[in-house]
Parts: sequence; C-alpha cells; structure tokens
Amino acid sequence: MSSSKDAIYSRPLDQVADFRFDEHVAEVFPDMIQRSVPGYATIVDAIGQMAGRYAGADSLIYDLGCSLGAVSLAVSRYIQTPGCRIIAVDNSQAMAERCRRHVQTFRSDTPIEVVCEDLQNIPISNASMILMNFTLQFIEPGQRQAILDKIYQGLNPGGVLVLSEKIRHPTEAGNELLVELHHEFKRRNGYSELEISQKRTALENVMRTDSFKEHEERLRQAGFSDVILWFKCFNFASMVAIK
Ligand SMILES: Nc1ncnc2c1ncn2[C@@H]1O[C@H](C[S@+](CC[C@H]([NH3+])C(=O)[O-])CC(=O)[O-])[C@@H](O)[C@H]1O
Ligand SMILES: O=C(O)C(=O)Cc1ccccc1
Repeated sequence: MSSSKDAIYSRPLDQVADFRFDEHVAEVFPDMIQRSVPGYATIVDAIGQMAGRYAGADSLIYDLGCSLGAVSLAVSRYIQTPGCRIIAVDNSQAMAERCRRHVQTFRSDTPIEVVCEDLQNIPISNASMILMNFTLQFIEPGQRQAILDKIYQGLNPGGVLVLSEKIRHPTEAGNELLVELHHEFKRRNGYSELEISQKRTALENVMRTDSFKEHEERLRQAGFSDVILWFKCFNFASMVAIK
C-alpha cells in the first residue's frame, strides 16, 4: 500500500483552513498519525489483544472512524472467533475507499465490511466490541452523549467500548505541561514549529477535547458499569468501558 510522508503544514499558509479528512490527509495518514499520537502503535496492537478476550461468537465488532482500517486489521489478525464480523465505518470517502483497498490486501479469517457513512446514521446491534480510536473528539460535543447512549444500547451484555481520545487536563498549568510535552514529541518526530502551529490552528474548531472526568461521567450516564483508563501518555488516553 503506497503512502507518503506528511508535509501538509510544512509551508506557510496565508490562511489555515479547518482540518478535513480529505485526499491529502488520507494519502499521508499512516505517517501523520504515527508521528503525531504518542503510543499510537501500542494502542492499536493492544486493541487487537483485547479483541482476543472480548470478541464474541456470532457477534459484530464496530470500528467507528476507522480511517485506513488499522484497528480493524489488528483485530482481524488477532481473533479467530466463529461467526464474528467487523463493520468499519468512516464518513470520509477518501479514507473509506483506501480502507477498502487496504483490507482486501490483508485479507484474514474475520471479514471486514467497510461502510462510508456518518457513524451517527449506523444502526448498532449485537455488538461484542465497539472501537472508537480517536474519533469521538471530532464529533460535535452536544451529540456525544447520544452517540454513547446508542453504543451502549447496541452492545451485548458484557460487551465493551474502547474509547481513545486526546484529552484536556482540568488545570491550566497541568494542561500546558501536557501540550508542551506533546509538541516536543512532534518535534522529535521531525515536525517543525511551523507545522505544529499551523496544524494546531487547523484543528482548533474541529477537534474539541474533554477531560477524563467528562468522558467518565458521560460513559456512566450512558449506563456503563466500569470505566478503566488503560493507557495514557501526555494528553492522549484510552479507556475501556464495560457494559
Ligand atoms: N461523524 C463521523 N462518522 C464517521 N467517521 C468520522 C466521523 N467524524 C470523523 N470521522 C472519521 O474519524 C477518523 C478519525 S482518525 C481515526 C484513526 C483510526 N481509528 C486509527 O486508529 O487509525 C483520528 C485522528 O486523525 O486523530 C477520520 O478518518 C474521520 O474521517
Ligand atoms: O497532530 C496533532 O496535534 C493531534 O492532536 C493528533 C492528530 C493526528 C492526526 C489527525 C488529527 C489529529
């Protein structure tokens, strides 16, 4: 699968437009996410591992905001659960098309169906696992509770939601520390100050972050009986919520 190095914000732009998951981003996405999200490869691999435990026979696993399908592929490589199928959803046509090609290349025992649709329009039922790896952060904050309610309803008893998010620390000084550590991580991965600051501007209106406490409260409100923070590095976190 061909993909290129992310240089999207490397030249000064007169005006930085809101970030979109378009062709340009899809083309460089593996490089972009790997160099931008601390622990990304670890998180994707661990979600595969968790599928080994939670994937249910004759059930569905939903990968919501699947991008190029990294999580779906990690899961499909990990499990051999009879009758289990993966539904990978993304509303970016550029992502969904590439994802379809990607999953065909790495065919496995567990079938992956790629659906290009807003995750809010997807019926969810008979799910043993629902995976949202850095997707909820791009949804309008006012719509987040309704989505989690629907996810909870669609999960089988004992089913899990794995929710990874960029989070905001509740104190200003603490948040500043985590943001600076993240920027340093990006610099160490070869991004310039210009790239970091232009992307930050592009994400400002598009990616609205919540604190861990806000996530936990919303998950509890939806009905989840336990919320486990299983990964955190700087301002990036991943939780498992159990029905
Ligand atoms: N309403 C929506 N409906 C469907 N998809 C959406 C919606 N809003 C955003 N997306 C999609 O959610 C994905 C978020 S990236 C996920 C990485 C992947 N999970 C990975 O593990 O590689 C995270 C990041 O780039 O930080 C994009 O592909 C959007 O098109
Ligand atoms: O790059 C960043 O600063 C991020 O917060 C993570 C990210 C990664 C890929 C697309 C959008 C945001």
